Amino acid sequence: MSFRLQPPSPARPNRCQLFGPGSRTALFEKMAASAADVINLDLEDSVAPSDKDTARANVIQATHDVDWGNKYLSVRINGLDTPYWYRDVVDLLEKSSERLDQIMIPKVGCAADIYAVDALVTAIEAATGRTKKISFEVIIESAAGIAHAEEIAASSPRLQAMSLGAADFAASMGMQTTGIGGTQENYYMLQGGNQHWSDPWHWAQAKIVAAARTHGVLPVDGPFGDFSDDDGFRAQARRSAVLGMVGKWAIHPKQIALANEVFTPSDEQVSEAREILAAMETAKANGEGATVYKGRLVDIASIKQAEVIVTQYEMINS
Ligand SMILES: CC(C)(COP(=O)(O)OP(=O)(O)OC[C@H]1O[C@@H](n2cnc3c(N)ncnc32)[C@H](O)[C@@H]1OP(=O)(O)O)[C@@H](O)C(=O)NCCC(=O)NCCSC(=O)C[C@H](O)C(=O)O
Ligand SMILES: [Mg+2]
Repeated sequence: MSFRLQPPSPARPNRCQLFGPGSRTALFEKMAASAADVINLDLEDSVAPSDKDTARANVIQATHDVDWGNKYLSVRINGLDTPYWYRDVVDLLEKSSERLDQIMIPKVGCAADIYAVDALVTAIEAATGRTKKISFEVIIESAAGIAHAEEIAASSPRLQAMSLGAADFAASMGMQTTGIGGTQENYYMLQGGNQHWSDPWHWAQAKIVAAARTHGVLPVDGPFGDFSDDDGFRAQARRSAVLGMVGKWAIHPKQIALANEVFTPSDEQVSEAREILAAMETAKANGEGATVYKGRLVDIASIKQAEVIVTQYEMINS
């Protein structure tokens, strides 16, 4: 173990982030009543340029009027390459209620992007006397973003979560696909004449998980575009969960239950984790650092693995 211990990530459930355009106010109450842990009201790519001002005003009003319950409330601002983002930040910080928890910064390319937003947010918080410090989440969705994922993860104490945005990421990388996440027809190996599909998102996800975990940030899987494909969503989400991601976006309400199902440890996983912890307690009492559980090795590292599952389960159910 390094002398520097890995910092813990924020202890709040983040299994599903439900998105809705800031221009579709009719969705807000439905989003608030949903089973998503995080709500993302969007001012960016789901809002037409002609609707940007209206959407911003809608979202600010909704921080006052809508009962968001215990949801973590996040607003996605426009990218730093647009003329909209500074007004998004200024108006959100000056006019939103204290119910606003977080700002999502899209298309982040380097740590300085976060520095710029942090400087503006910090000044407005001080000037207006907002009592709740706004947190940040970022989307890694460009070649620059993935190249600089680690410095971005380290960029601000406000940063709580880092998502992969598969659509913009694919475009920025020049990937030959129009799919948003999931299996890509042409990404396969051939063996004995048989095709075996591989996962083109895997390396970027792994890089995001490592960067985020190093700096105590929650790694999150972004959108799965084909909301008629439940099995495809589930398969993508399961791969993300195994890699260490804590949740996934929903771009349609039918994806919420799927995300919650995958990112909530199952009763079987929790029972097995607790049995491993009990087996290691017995081993410790016998002066052993390793023992056998169901015919396989468990040792001190297994305690940490089991604790990931138990802690996640207890946090979700607390
Ligand atoms: C995708 C949608 C445009 C579909 O909307 P719609 O045609 O209204 O869907 P349905 O008729 O199937 O809706 C069924 C009922 O569910 C309600 N509904 C729909 N969407 C939502 C929602 N987001 N939250 C809550 N409730 C919702 C409908 O009102 C219907 O209700 P009822 O009539 O009472 O039965 C739409 O879902 C949508 O706009 N989704 C979000 C799009 C979005 O925010 N996109 C941005 C995130 S993804 C992205 O940006 C890419 C990323 O950055 C990257 O680069 O990868
Ligand atoms: Mg995007």
